[in-house]
Amino acid sequence: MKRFIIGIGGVTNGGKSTLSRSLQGILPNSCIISQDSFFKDDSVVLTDSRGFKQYDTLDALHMDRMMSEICSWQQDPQDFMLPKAKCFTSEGTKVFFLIVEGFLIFNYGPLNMLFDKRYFLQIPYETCKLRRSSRVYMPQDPIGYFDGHVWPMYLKNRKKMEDMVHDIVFLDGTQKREVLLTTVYKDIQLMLESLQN
Ligand SMILES: Nc1ncnc2c1ncn2[C@@H]1O[C@H](COP(=O)(O)OP(=O)(O)O)[C@@H](O)[C@H]1O
Ligand SMILES: O=C(O)c1ccc[n+]([C@@H]2O[C@H](COP(=O)([O-])O)[C@@H](O)[C@H]2O)c1
Repeated sequence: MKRFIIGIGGVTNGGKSTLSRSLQGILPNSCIISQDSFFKDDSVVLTDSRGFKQYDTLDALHMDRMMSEICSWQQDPQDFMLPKAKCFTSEGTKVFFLIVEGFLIFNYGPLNMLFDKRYFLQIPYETCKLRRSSRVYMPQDPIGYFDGHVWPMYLKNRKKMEDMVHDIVFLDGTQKREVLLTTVYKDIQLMLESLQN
């Protein structure tokens, strides 16, 4: 049995969930774990002096719980996926993929070290602000949140990530969805081929 963990990171609204879902549709024996599912309850997320909840930090996430879920997949990917799911084999070997997607997946060392491939979706400030404005979070973004918290934290977290991690494939999230999917899919195929040689 072979197991691969693919990281789809990137800025908020960069297209991580969209790309991950499409990838899951074409990668055999694959499933997704989303960092968004591990936000702490609003009542325990810190607030700054301007009243902005500090959501865009690792402290706002139950990373321990996320790591446990990834560990369950590592222990038994078939069971994790769907106990009765049909398993595809490649040259007699079962190959399983875990797609981990989220905005801070490469900033958390213990998680970052698990990835076989790392992709990072980036989009310009204006595109990001526009996409974010049509998305509803719980709790909703207060007025000024994007410029006061989200974007400055993105720049800060990205700098830390780039200081720590060097083998990231950066993707232009303004490209068409199909182009992004093909790029990533081909790159994963190349990785698999290089491992066979
Ligand atoms: N390649 C793309 N081009 C244009 N819009 C996109 C693209 N990928 C995603 N979107 C749109 O951008 C928004 C955020 O996408 P989503 O995948 O939820 O981002 P993320 O998971 O990174 O926050 C959604 O409205 C989605 O339909
Ligand atoms: O999902 C939640 O509980 C939640 C609550 C408040 C805010 N968020 C926002 O979720 C963003 C990260 O998710 P995403 O999908 O936009 O990359 C981050 O920018 C947070 O500000 C998310």
